[in-house]
Amino acid sequence: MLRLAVPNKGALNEAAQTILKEAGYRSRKDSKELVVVDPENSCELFFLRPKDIAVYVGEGTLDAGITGRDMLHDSGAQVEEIMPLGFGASTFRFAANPGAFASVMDLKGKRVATSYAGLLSAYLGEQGVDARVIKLDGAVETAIRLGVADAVADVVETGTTLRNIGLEVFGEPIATSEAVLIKRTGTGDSPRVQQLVRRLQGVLMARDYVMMDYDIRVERIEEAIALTPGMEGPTVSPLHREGWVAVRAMVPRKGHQQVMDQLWEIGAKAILVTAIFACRV
Ligand SMILES: Nc1ncnc2c1ncn2[C@@H]1O[C@H](COP(=O)(O)OP(=O)(O)OP(=O)(O)O)[C@@H](O)[C@H]1O
Ligand SMILES: O=P(O)(O)OC[C@H]1O[C@H](OP(=O)(O)OP(=O)(O)O)[C@H](O)[C@@H]1O
Ligand SMILES: [Mg+2]
Repeated sequence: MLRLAVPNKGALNEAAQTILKEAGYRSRKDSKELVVVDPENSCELFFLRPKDIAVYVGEGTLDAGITGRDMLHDSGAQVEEIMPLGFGASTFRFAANPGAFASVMDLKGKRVATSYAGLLSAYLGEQGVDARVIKLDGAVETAIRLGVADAVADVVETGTTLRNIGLEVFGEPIATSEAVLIKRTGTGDSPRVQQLVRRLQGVLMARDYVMMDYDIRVERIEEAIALTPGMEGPTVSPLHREGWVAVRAMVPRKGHQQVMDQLWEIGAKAILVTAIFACRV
């Protein structure tokens, strides 16, 4: 049985549920469902608070979990990353009133509010900056206006929250994050975890690639293959029309229109692009 932790709400919840659904796992019927049993996949999905997921996985209670890389580092739990999942990107940054500070070094002796005390303390320690960390649960940006902190360290995605309250980022980003699949440090992957990883890799691949089919004259085949090398090499099949072959290859979704232009220029015809629904690589 695979026991997997999934964020029950917040920024990672929806995308985590979508990727698992595309990987063939059962979805929950409503947001109040805390545990979903999925007998077809010998799996139990536990919907937990995003910040608690690393703790559960680190204790060995659950085999794997989806959380943010920043949360993994903040938790201090005995967990490691299995693979990035390509969503939930953010940076973790300092912010304060415009012009108040220029770099982390200016924070010596100051109060910094955050809901990621572990991550912040570790960074301040690395930088040799002795500042007071004020641990809050959320909406930390308001702490400056309310006089509880001189600066904040928080997740920034679009920057809208900071702009709305009149704060500006300063200094280097403390960390960059995205959603990741995690497991307890040092544990081998069980067959069920390996299967989950293969399925998730397949979903990411299906999102990133398209299938391209086209016909080309035999004498241009090497040029065509250079443009569409595929995974292990493209499939090349004979066409009924003499001197022509059909080619089929996976091509990165990004830039596929440029590849079509280049194929057209070397005489390819009937260039078709189709989405990949699922794949195993
Ligand atoms: N716009 C965003 N706002 C907040 N977190 C984001 C955003 N984009 C990505 N993330 C990532 O999502 C995770 C935070 O999720 P979430 O906000 O649900 O957690 P939380 O703040 O601890 O929970 P809650 O807000 O319910 O207390 C982090 O890994 C963070 O990097
Ligand atoms: O740069 P932005 O796109 O504005 O996103 C970043 C904001 O979103 C998060 O808050 P969240 O909604 O999780 O609320 P919280 O502070 O209560 O956790 C984060 O803590 C920032 O406040
Ligand atoms: Mg939050």
